[in-house]
Amino acid sequence: MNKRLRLAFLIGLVVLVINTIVPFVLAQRVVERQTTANEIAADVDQLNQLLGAYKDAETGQRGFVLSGLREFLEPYIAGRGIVNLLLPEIAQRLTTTHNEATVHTLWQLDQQASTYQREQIAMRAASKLATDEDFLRGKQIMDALRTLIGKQIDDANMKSAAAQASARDLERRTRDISAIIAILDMLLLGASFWFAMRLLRNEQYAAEATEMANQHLLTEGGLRHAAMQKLEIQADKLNKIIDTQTALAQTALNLEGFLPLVVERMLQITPATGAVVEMVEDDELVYVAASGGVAEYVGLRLKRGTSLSGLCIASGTVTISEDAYNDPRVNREAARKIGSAAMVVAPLFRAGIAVGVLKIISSTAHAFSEEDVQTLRLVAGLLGAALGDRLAFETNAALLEERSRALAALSQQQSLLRSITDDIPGLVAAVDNEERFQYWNRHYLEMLGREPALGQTIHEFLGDEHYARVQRHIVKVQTGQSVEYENMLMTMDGARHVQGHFIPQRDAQGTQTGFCIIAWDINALKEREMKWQAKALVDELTGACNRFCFVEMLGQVLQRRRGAAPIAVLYLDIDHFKRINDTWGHATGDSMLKAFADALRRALRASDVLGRMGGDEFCILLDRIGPTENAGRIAEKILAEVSGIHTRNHNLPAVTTSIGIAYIEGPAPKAEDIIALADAALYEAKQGGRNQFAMRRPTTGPAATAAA
Ligand SMILES: Nc1nc2c(ncn2[C@@H]2O[C@H](COP(=O)(O)OP(=O)(O)OP(=O)(O)O)[C@@H](O)[C@H]2O)c(=O)[nH]1
Repeated sequence: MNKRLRLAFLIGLVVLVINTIVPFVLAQRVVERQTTANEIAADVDQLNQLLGAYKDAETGQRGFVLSGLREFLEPYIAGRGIVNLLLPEIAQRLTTTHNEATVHTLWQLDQQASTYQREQIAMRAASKLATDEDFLRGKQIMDALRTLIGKQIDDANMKSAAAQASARDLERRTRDISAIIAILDMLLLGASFWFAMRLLRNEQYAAEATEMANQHLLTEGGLRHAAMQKLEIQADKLNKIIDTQTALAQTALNLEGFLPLVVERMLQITPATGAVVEMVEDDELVYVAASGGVAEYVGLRLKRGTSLSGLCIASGTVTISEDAYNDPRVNREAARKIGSAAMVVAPLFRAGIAVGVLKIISSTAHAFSEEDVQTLRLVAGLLGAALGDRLAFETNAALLEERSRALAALSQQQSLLRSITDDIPGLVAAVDNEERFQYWNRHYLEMLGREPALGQTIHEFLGDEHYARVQRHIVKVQTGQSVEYENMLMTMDGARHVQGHFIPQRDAQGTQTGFCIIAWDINALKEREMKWQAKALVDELTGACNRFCFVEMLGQVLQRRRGAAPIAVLYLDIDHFKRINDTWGHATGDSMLKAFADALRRALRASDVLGRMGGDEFCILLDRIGPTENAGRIAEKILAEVSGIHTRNHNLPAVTTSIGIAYIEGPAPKAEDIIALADAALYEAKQGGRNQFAMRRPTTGPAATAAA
């Protein structure tokens, strides 16, 4: 069964149940309450009758009335325990009579009695009262009973009235509920009816929709079949286009090869009777490839402005002329000449510029469909892409050639650089900003017996000790400054002097990319220089300082001299040296000069400076000499040593010397003036007879002369 119908049935069933059972139950309850009220009213009536009878009865008849009263009261006594109420009242009344013993007995019994016994006692008391001739007492008791029972009656009456009111209320509510149920009934029935109608209508709609769907499916089926056929045709066309693309690829971008191929293929995939590729040349369009009815016109030139093709190029969109003979945009004369009654022209783009057109023509007007236009557009796109590829190919080829040239040039430059740097008799290397070797020449291997690895750092290559010696130069070059330095380098031939240059390297934008290292061996140069330096300062014959050196050293001593520390400069000359030369020969003269210098050295401290001023003249600088006596003592020592030359070397004649002393204490004159002062003192010593010394002070003139 339909789900909705089942629901409607269920709702109806619920309505029926409510409609039947609820009023029934309510009516039952109304009847029950009315019955209870009627019963209570009947009881009350009977009691009233009994009480009235008792009141009106003769003494002899009262027992009969009370017995009826007892019967009436029994269900109340049993059910509601009225004896419990009556008994104390009855006992109270009885105490006023003379039958006290009976009352006492009754009272005691009452204390211990069960409910049943109390009933019995009450009955007996009532019977006794009934036989009592004292009407007044009986009347009093009956009044009391009436009061008590009347209260019960009042309660019963109230309850009866309440029950009746409740019954009426219930009756009214039942009516109300019935009315509501009836309304609900109607509503539900209406809803069920509406629902059922709705269901029916929906089913009708469903049937109609099914019918329509079926109809639609039938139509669609037909359409789909037609569409499939159309798709098959399009697929066939696309296959041919793909074939064309493949063929284009196979022509290896040969323009002369693929343009004829395209125009031929257009005849197969469209109803065209001719196809042509026209390319722009200045203000003309040239037929570069043609097929079908226009095949013979290859090479034809037409003015761009007067043709549909020109319009197509200008607009950059596919342009269609369905009836070319009557189309004002078309060069009608030319159209008639080539038999083109309808034509579609698509632009050919190369690098975004329309450079030509692909055109299909037909000898009949309105020959081309929208699909044909689409096909033309596709092939034109293909052709444009091929033209672009051709362009890209040509560009790539040019770039490749350029790159090859650049690479060749680079390679040439590199070999040139290699040959140049390898020929340089020194170390040449390039490092990046992280001090990693990028390039080095073969002299690393030749000179050091090892070479860096690509990417190895200078630190790694040189080791800690050597790196520490060049680190400050590296720091400097990394700030962009060229650095020149001299250093000792451990080579295959031992430690050698090298002169190094660090030169910053920059890229085209001027950013530093690292630095270049050039270092060459200057060991020989250095040694020569040292030799020259030595020669320049030292007298070769005697090993003493030359004059220049002595003056320099005297100048330095004067410069660093503090306070008035005395110094002395001694000027010495071998006495009659000329005679030695003349007598013993020049060689002996030289030997004498050497022996003389040695004798002087023996008389001096290591810190004293000995200089040969020229010929047989020598100077001695005594720094921190102390008092003048010290200078005199040294002079005497010298005189003694010189006189011992012959004793030491018998090949040399005995000689003496004269000594001039310049003693400086306090402010000192210039070096040359001090020497002149000493020379002046020497003159004095010579004048004094030789083999002695004379001393002078700057300010005092001749200070002292002493003979040996
Ligand atoms: N053998 C030798 N003789 C030299 C050299 N240089 C200078 N002489 C000579 O030393 C001599 C110096 O003589 P003087 O100092 O002028 O005179 P002297 O003979 O020493 O006499 P006095 O100085 O007055 O005692 C000259 O004959 C120079 O030719 C040298 O390097 N070797």
